[in-house]
Amino acid sequence: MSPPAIETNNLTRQFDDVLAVDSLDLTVRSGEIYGFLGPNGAGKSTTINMLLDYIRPTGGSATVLGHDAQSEIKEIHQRVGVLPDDVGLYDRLTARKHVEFVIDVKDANSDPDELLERVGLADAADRKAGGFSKGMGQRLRLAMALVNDPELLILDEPTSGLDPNGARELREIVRQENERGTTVFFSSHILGQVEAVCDRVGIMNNGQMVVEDSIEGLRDQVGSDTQLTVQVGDQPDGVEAALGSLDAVESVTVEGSTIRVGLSDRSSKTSVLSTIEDAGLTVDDFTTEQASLDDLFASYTSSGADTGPEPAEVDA
Ligand SMILES: Nc1ncnc2c1ncn2[C@@H]1O[C@H](COP(=O)(O)OP(=O)(O)OP(=O)(O)O)[C@@H](O)[C@H]1O
Repeated sequence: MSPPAIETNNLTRQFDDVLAVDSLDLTVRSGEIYGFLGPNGAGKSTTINMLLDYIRPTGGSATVLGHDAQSEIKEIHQRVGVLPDDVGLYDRLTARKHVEFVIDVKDANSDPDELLERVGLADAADRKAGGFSKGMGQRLRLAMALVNDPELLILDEPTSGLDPNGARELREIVRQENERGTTVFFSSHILGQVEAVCDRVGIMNNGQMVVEDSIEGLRDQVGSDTQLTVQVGDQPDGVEAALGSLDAVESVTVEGSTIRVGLSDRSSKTSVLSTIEDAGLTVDDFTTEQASLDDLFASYTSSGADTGPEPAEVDA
């Protein structure tokens, strides 16, 4: 069996008084697309930089494709393709020249035209990068990362600044590369950017991994939780007990003439409304909100959050 594509043990980086990466244990399996998520400053780039020996850890260790990230960095650079965050292109060089440059540095025998074809830039091979749109620039960076047919692609915020179409096209190319057998480590600060393409995601906050799961597992965590907010005409005395006895009701709070009900099952909305009416109240208005993956991401990464959401707490 292949070794993990990436494995870190207690990987740590302290910058003066900032603990950028805090005892990180991360395993990326060979063949998967792993979404490395977290808000700005979470420690994603610092982690990536340690995997590539651009900066040294202050503690712990890492291997990439089974090679030690400090002592065997040559092997790693040979077998890994990197699309770095924010690396400039040369305005006056053509797309092909950019790719040829990397082929030369890596001493590879890749065909630049074939790589440009793979990222959809065959027609722009002889155009200068100075005239490229943001999306074309990212495709070109991806073509450069694909030189030497890497076993692992490390993409640091590859969709940043792209419009929704550009981001989708880039994800599509990433998926195709994965189908060719390449493991992909895809960092982003937006869950929606990786949701459609990743097998698993890990969410970082304040240098620590706060949750790691498949997208499906994250969806299960979100569940079908719904919050129903009901405005009633009168003071809703005594309705809490009646609502609390319904199976799907997880929480009830009353504030003035507003009743908020946390539901585990959206379809129980009508029984909540009829219970309120049975208690002699008139329903003036109601709204429902469904929890989304974005809410889950926010709950794990909002300032001060380090343990994720409280289970089944709605507006307590
Ligand atoms: N060279 C450095 N010197 C001092 N502090 C640093 C350095 N590099 C990163 N940091 C700090 O470490 C923390 C993690 O930064 P990092 O760039 O790894 O986060 P990130 O998750 O990649 O964020 P972004 O999405 O903004 O790129 C931040 O608080 C940052 O200010």
